[in-house]
Amino acid sequence: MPDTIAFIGGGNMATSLIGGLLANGHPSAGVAVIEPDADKRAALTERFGVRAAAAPAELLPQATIWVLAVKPQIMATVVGELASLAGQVRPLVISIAAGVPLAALARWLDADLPLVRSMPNTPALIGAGITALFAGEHVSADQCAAAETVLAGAGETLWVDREDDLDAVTATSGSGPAYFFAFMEAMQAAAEELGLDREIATRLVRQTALGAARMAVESGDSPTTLRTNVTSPGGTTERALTILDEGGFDLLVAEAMRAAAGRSRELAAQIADQ
Ligand SMILES: NC(=O)C1=CN([C@@H]2O[C@H](COP(=O)(O)OP(=O)(O)OC[C@H]3O[C@@H](n4cnc5c(N)ncnc54)[C@H](OP(=O)(O)O)[C@@H]3O)[C@@H](O)[C@H]2O)C=CC1
Ligand SMILES: O=C(O)[C@@H]1CCC=N1
Repeated sequence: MPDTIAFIGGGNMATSLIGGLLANGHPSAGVAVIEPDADKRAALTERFGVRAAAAPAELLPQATIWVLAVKPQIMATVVGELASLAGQVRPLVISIAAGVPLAALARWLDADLPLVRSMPNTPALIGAGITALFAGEHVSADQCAAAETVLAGAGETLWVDREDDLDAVTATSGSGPAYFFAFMEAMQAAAEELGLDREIATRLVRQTALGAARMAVESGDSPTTLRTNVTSPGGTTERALTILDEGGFDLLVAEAMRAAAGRSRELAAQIADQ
């Protein structure tokens, strides 16, 4: 009998994770969602056939795994309201929230509950995500395996030994898809400016992103080698990369990622006062 997994928060990320879970064979009857928005509940039920309710008491008592998928800023309030139910049910609790430390969850819930902090990303929806996990001290080996199973449908999983690493993970893979999409948006706009039709520009950029990503994953070559292979001496790519270099591309990427990791730490600091 598979675990019943309840998502608290039925937004973008929960939708992606549920999609991955079901695609991996978890039965829809074994997934529940607590979500205040009626339209979102209806959409989740229609799309995935999962049960959804506004009131936690309707679905959480039957769930052995709770996935906390609300915004970090409201986590204290949401979790505080679940504390007494969590004390009775004693689920494995998995948080996917950016910048919410396990110590805060333990304070709001019950210090002895098994708590796992994780950082997935949106490609989870198509099973192409990656999730980093960190286990709190009351998590058994079986519970680690269960947490991994919940997130395995979303793609690859890995464990980090230090909770602090999750700030860097968030800046890398959690937020990372948005960096690639932003690059694609910029390339599409530039291709149109160069005179291409929107449809042609979109197709060229999309397939180029897919092809480059697949080569990076499948060829066994490093991004540096792959980049060098495209760059003929004195050619077009070299001219383009010079512009990126002169514009401080590497420094800008590093600064952006530092800012994301800093925001993750800042959220944790704000939470420390709650
Ligand atoms: N988006 C991403 O790429 C990633 C997000 N995360 C983390 O995932 C978490 C969720 O993010 P995301 O899915 O993007 O955010 P969303 O806003 O899309 O989802 C959060 C959902 O929680 C609902 N909600 C609000 N109050 C409650 C409540 N009391 N009980 C249950 N549900 C409630 C919201 O409803 P309503 O809108 O009606 O308020 C909303 O549907 C965040 O903590 C984020 O840090 C982690 C990795 C990647
Ligand atoms: O932007 C955010 O805060 C969340 C966490 C990682 C991706 N999205």
